[in-house]
Amino acid sequence: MDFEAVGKCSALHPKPAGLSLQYGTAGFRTKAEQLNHVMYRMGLLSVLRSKQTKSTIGVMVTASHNPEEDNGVKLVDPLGEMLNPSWEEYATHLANAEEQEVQRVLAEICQKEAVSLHQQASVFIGRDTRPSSEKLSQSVIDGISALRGQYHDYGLLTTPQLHYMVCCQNTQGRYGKATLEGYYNKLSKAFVELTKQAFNSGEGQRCLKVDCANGIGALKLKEMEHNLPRQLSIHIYNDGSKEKLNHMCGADFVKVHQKPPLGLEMKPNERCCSFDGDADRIVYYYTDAAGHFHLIDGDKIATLISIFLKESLVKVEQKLVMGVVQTAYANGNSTRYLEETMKVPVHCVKTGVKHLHHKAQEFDIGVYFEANGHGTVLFSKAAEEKIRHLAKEGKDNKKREAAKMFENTIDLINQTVGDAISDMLVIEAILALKGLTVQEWDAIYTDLPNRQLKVKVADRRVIDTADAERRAVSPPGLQEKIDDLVKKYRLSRAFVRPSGTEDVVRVYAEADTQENADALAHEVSLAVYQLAGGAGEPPQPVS
Ligand SMILES: CC(=O)N[C@H]1[C@@H](OP(=O)(O)O)O[C@H](CO)[C@@H](O)[C@@H]1O
Ligand SMILES: [Mg+2]
Repeated sequence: MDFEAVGKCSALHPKPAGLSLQYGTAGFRTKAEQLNHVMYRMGLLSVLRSKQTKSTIGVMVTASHNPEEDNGVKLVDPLGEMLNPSWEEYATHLANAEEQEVQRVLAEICQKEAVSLHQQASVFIGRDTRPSSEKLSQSVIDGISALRGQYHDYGLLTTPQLHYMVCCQNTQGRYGKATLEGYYNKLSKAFVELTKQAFNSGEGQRCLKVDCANGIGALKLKEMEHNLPRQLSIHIYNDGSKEKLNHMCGADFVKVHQKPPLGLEMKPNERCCSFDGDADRIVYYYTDAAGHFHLIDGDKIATLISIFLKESLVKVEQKLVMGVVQTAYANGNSTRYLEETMKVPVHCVKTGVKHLHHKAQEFDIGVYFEANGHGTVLFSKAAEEKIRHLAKEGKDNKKREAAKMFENTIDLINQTVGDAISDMLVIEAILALKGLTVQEWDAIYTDLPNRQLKVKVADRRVIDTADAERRAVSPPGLQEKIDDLVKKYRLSRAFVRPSGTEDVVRVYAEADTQENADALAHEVSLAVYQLAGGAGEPPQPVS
């Protein structure tokens, strides 16, 4: 292939000397000003991936819940999944190549992957509301154009909307129409159908306060709002008109700090939720009459959805295998509830959506959620066909109606990736149908008190883990120390792992009381600091 145009254009997107980045759990992420060359090169790579898969590939410019000054990019594979791991390696290699090597690296990838260069290439692009995103997505377009790929720039999109578009395009519309209107129509139609029964029963308005993290979620939710039944009254906060993206608000802030976001006033027992900066995560919460804050995280969302799906399966009298996939961050009591009370098999995998998604594909119905609120449900093709057939042809009226509800649930879920808007509508529908208040949902089980901390170390790669990140196999002595500390407390558990998105080691601990969870997390942090090359001041106790 003639990579000359690539070379010429590369010089306009120079790599800062000595900079080395990795395609991590969520693609590339760092300060926005360091990403111009990465964007250009991911434009190039997306063209090769598109030619190789003979499909449309997605490129999303976002740094999700990270500070507004950061940015990032990730590629979306043909069915809306995360990029294939072997291509993550190419992405890292290409991003870190010196300028004069770029053409050679491209040629190598083409050779290894037998990329047919005559094949057409098509790329979909989306971006979040960061001030840097527009210019960076232009660099992606420069890369695509240098290799003469076709592209469609959707402009502002939530991350899950881009995943959805890619899937629609590559399934020739079977998944839906690859337009924003198509997305809004599919979801709202399913929501209206699903909630008809509940909303027509004369119940008043259901209010929901939504913190949009000052991000893209606010724009897209506003666009969609008028398609939704008026019985669901959505109030948007942190819409980006005043404050900074993700600053003391959004799903990650609420989850990690276990407190309400700035900019959203809560009255007792009001149902509230928060999206993250690119609207692929959601958490719910409320304050009780005594002023206590209650967080309803991804684990409780997974539980609510699993209960509903299990009941739906009984109604349609289908024996489909359902499984729940979690990570080590899942609250111990959620796992216990799912396994012991609900008798649903639960699997623990490594942190990162791609691991959960992959595991969930093994079931007829795979429910997956990270504790932080990223998740969705996957239905096998066979399961989906069975339900759709029953909804259309079922002889028994009751069963057919139940199958129709099930079908609407399937259509309301964005199966490509976790989607705050879709998840919110699924949850609102379930609560309305089951007549549950937010307190009743919260009371399904009680979370074990827990604490997440970060420790700075010289090189976080010294920590190696096993058993879905629940045990540290290096540095020597660290796991033994954690085991000793855990023994001091009741109902306790703790683990450490290097973050895939930040230069820190993450510490997680849970125990019978908040004081004990805090103390255990602090003690484990000190062990990390001492045994894994802590940097700066030693960790301080949680105040
Ligand atoms: C504890 C935690 O919430 N970790 C997050 C965070 O990954 P880390 O590798 O922990 O930095 O960002 C990922 C991408 O958004 C998300 O998948 C994951 O769950
Ligand atoms: Mg996100």
